[in-house]
Amino acid sequence: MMKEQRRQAVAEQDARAHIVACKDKPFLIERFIDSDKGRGVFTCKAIKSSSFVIEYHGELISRGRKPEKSHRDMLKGFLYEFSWNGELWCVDASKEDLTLGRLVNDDHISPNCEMRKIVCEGKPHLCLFAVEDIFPGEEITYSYGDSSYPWRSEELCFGETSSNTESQPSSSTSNTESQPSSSTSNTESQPSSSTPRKKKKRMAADSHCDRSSSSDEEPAPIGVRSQNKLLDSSNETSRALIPPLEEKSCDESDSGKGGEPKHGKTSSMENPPFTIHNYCYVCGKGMIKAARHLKLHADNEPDIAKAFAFPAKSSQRRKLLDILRNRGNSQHNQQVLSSNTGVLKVRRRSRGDAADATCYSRCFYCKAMFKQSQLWRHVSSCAKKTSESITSGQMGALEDISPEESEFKHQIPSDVKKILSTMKQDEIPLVIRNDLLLIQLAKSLTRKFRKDPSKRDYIQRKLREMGRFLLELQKKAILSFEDALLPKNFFRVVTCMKKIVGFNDRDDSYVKPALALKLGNSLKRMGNLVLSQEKSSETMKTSARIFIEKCDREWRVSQKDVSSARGQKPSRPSTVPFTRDVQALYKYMESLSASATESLKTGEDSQVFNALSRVTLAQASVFSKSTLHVSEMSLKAFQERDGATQILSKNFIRINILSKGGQSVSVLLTSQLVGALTLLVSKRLACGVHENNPFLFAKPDSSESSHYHGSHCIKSFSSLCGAENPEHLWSDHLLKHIARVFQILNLENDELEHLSKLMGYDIRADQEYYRTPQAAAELAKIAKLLEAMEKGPLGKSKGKSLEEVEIEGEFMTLIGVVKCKSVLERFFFFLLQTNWSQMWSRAAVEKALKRIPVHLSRATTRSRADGWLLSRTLWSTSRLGETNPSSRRGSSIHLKGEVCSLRNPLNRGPSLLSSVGTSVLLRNPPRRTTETR
Ligand SMILES: C[S@@+](CC[C@H](N)C(=O)[O-])C[C@H]1O[C@@H](n2cnc3c(N)ncnc32)[C@H](O)[C@@H]1O
Repeated sequence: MMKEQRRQAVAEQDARAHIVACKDKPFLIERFIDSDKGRGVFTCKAIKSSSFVIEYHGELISRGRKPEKSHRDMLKGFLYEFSWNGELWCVDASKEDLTLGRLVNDDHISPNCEMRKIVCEGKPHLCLFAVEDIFPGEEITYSYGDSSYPWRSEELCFGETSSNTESQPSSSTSNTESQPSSSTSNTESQPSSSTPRKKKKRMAADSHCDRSSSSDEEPAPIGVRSQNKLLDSSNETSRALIPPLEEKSCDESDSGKGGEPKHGKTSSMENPPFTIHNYCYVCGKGMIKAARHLKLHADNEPDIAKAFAFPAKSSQRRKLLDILRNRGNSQHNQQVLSSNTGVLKVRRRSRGDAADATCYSRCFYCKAMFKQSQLWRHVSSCAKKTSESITSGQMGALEDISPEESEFKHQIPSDVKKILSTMKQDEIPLVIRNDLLLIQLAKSLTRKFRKDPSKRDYIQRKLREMGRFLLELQKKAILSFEDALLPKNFFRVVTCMKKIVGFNDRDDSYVKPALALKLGNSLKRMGNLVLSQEKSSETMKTSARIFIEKCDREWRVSQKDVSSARGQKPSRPSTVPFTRDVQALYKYMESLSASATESLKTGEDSQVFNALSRVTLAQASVFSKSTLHVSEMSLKAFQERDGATQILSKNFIRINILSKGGQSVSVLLTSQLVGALTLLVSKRLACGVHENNPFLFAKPDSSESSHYHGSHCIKSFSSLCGAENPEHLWSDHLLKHIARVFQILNLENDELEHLSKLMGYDIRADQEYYRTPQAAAELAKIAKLLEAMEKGPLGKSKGKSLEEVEIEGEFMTLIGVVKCKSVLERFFFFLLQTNWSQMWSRAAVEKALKRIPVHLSRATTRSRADGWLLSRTLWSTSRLGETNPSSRRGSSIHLKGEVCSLRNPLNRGPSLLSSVGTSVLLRNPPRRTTETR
């Protein structure tokens, strides 16, 4: 009971955090389902029962005491009416505001969420909370209420005509749920007990696939080779079905043949006939009306009974029956393939399609046969694919696929399985484990790095890269890497590679040049694997040989491009975050940490453990030189910290850890972080962390080598905290920001030294970087001057000294060309002296220096690039301390506050050192003086 209340409190806290941030959870996605239902919201991650899921965000309208239209009218227009404080209110979500809550669809039979009202900052907000565990891939749904919405009685039948004999749905669906308005008003913070909950597996975006099977399809069995059989070169039967390499392409055969085939069975694989039969997986019979036939087996077959337990014509029944029908057809097709007689059942046959078996392949998810040119479209939205990703959940898809559905299951060695199961469970691991060559590549990599467990990440990355590549290839009807090695496919493979690496035909440039090389190398490696295996067929070996030669000849051209593209790759602009964004992140993490700590103290819950572990890691990472080192910090290093720790101030503790390269790396922790970590350590086993896991930030319910990554945690909290530019809060940007804050602090020599010790940096080498307020102030002025030169009159301030220049106003005043020249000189000199120059090439700065004697205006107009660099630097500088985002919209440089904050840095107390730390830096932005307002 207590536990449930705590869960609810955490969920409500989570809801409030999201309401304030006005952000949806990053793992929720919008997906088009079909033309009836439109879009829906799906989750890519598991959601625990009673967790906050999403806000139904929109405009809050008070209706006073006057009831409005019927609910039906209300919801049609995205309006949700509810009562609060004795008055009627309405959330109008009709405006497309890019939030997802407004797209959640109705499910009155077994919704996985319910709507509750959360009061935040004195206003009611409508939030959906999970009423059951929701699995990755499931659609988020809730019941819209009792009205008889048209879609609830809509006739949706599974591959059947309207004359089928299934029982009709009663028009008055027995719905025990309360109306949204009453449910929200009555059940504030209480899950509705009246919600009927049936445990079921829903399939993401599946109706697209279902519909296709009942409408566009003209079902027909046809002699065809199986995609997966094609991959299994050791299978003699299937090899007999593989067309030779020189065989005509699908398109050619399409145009060559096209007559209407006959019904019936054939022993020939050529020119097979059509049929409209589906096959029963229980008795193997072919029949026209699958549902009617399957019902005969309902008493003995639990799966069929389960399907018929849903109301007639409901989408749930339709989906389950479709899966069962596919099961029968797939069984039938396997028989045809192994006996080399009979006809295969294919889907999506349209009139005029050629009856050439070689043009059909099998979807490795649902096993239905499709014309190759249409298969990729089907694969991208296959219901079975998404349901498999759903069922895969935490344990990995492999565990959930029945042996007959994963043809290569028996061939996947345990170490590869382990790697696949700890991978992010999206469609990529599924694609990998269904590709023979990719599994062989995984095998060879795991064998190669058997003795080095640290290479696991590398292997996972490599496999994901190739999995993603395969998904792209499948869109071009290349369904496996064995297909990719066929010489006739080389051009298409290169086209897909170019797409993935962002190749630009116009200037032959790559966005990801290194990836192009890696993909080419992995493909060659696969080719070599085919060559080295005795069981590979001669045809395959020939293909692999030709492919490797082609790769050496033609991928090398790409390699040349890659090398030249490397030099051209534009350097990423350096942008520091707004102080208020940093504050938002800090505050968000602080409040999350406090509530998670409270919850974890009173119980053991892996979800709460997960939250506290991630937030603690993110907090420790933001102030550390290397997030990677913090992420990989060992439990031992933390537990034995007393020996290696120096309490440098009453607030901070430094732990020295050894990096992989053997260097000593410092991790700075506040006492609050140490408290959170001590709690995490005491609860780790109870919350499901593997007992042999050596990492301090270990993941619960995962393998012994898993741990969280600081940079990922920072990224995710940045997007949740409501920051205006979350991407600027990612760790590398944050480090730059901290460096600039030190710059503002204008540290003295001994302070710098202390700081350097504290953080493990060698600050002496970069003193200027940490202590250049004066120079930065001059930079700011110069930028304004340059802007004034480009945009407006400079004459106003002629004769004034640099000190007299006012930085406020439309344009800056000028101090005279001669003076300005010397200032510019100093500026460029400064660039060369300090780390600022690292943002640009030294050559560019030297080139600019040479131009100084030239008249200033000429200098800027002649060198646009240098002018750009200049303003970029100053733009970065000037953003520091800025609290009003609107002020930067009009101009590229916001100067006044900046310069003033540089001139009047933080009030430095007697003990600067104790105030140098995350809390001070992030909580207190540089204070504005009256001068700046
Ligand atoms: C709040 S919107 C939900 C988002 C909507 N699907 C879209 O694409 O914009 C409500 C509308 O979605 C559709 N809808 C919601 N649930 C549905 C369901 N179970 N079946 C069919 N359509 C549904 C109805 O058209 C309804 O008017």
